[in-house]
Amino acid sequence: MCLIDISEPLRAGVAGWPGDTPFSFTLNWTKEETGSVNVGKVIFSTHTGTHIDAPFHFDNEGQKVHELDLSLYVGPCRVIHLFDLPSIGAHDLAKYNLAGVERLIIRTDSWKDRSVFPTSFTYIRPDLGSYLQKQGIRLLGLDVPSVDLPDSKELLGHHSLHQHGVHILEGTVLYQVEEGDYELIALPLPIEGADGSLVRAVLRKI
Ligand SMILES: Nc1ccccc1C(=O)C[C@H](N)C(=O)O
Ligand SMILES: [Zn+2]
Ligand SMILES: [Zn+2]
Repeated sequence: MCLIDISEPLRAGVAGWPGDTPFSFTLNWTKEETGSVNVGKVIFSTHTGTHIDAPFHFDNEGQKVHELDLSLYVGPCRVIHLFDLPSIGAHDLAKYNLAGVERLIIRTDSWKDRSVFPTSFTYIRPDLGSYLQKQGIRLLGLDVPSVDLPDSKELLGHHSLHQHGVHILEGTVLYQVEEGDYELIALPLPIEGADGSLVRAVLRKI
């Protein structure tokens, strides 16, 4: 069984959203202290590294993480390459036959240095949501920290996807991933009430 890990390693200093909670893992208790076991403690923003957005992230009425349909995050998935475009809209996908695809991951390679938060990256144009819905796509994954640019307040990309029933996976690591069909597993943690969750995302070639 050959799994391709497309998750960002979680360590102190992992590039996070500017101003958001820095990731930390510490040993809260050592084996010497407890006499039996090491016990860790993690602190993280729900949007650290490779993560999914629940609609509640950008819509107060939207679903929270524990309300999401897990079948979104497990199953067949198409990976395509669209390198170095400033943005992606319906026009950019017209050349692909996405019939039968429910989960689409786009490798943009637009986040060049994963050790720092990017100043710009490929974002999603507002006409993409309805196009993906027409193709039957329910999950869109990208190798960038957001589907909208960091200074956006309207979040047109997020809302366009959400209005058309397309869920969002952000921050995947795809440098080694070729175009093709895979099985995706990227399950959120069952954090009640949450707006997003880290995931361990893997692909398996099919
Ligand atoms: N942590 C944040 C703090 C403030 C504003 C945005 C973020 C995000 O993480 C955005 C994001 N990853 C997104 O879902 O587009
Ligand atoms: Zn997010
Ligand atoms: Zn997002």
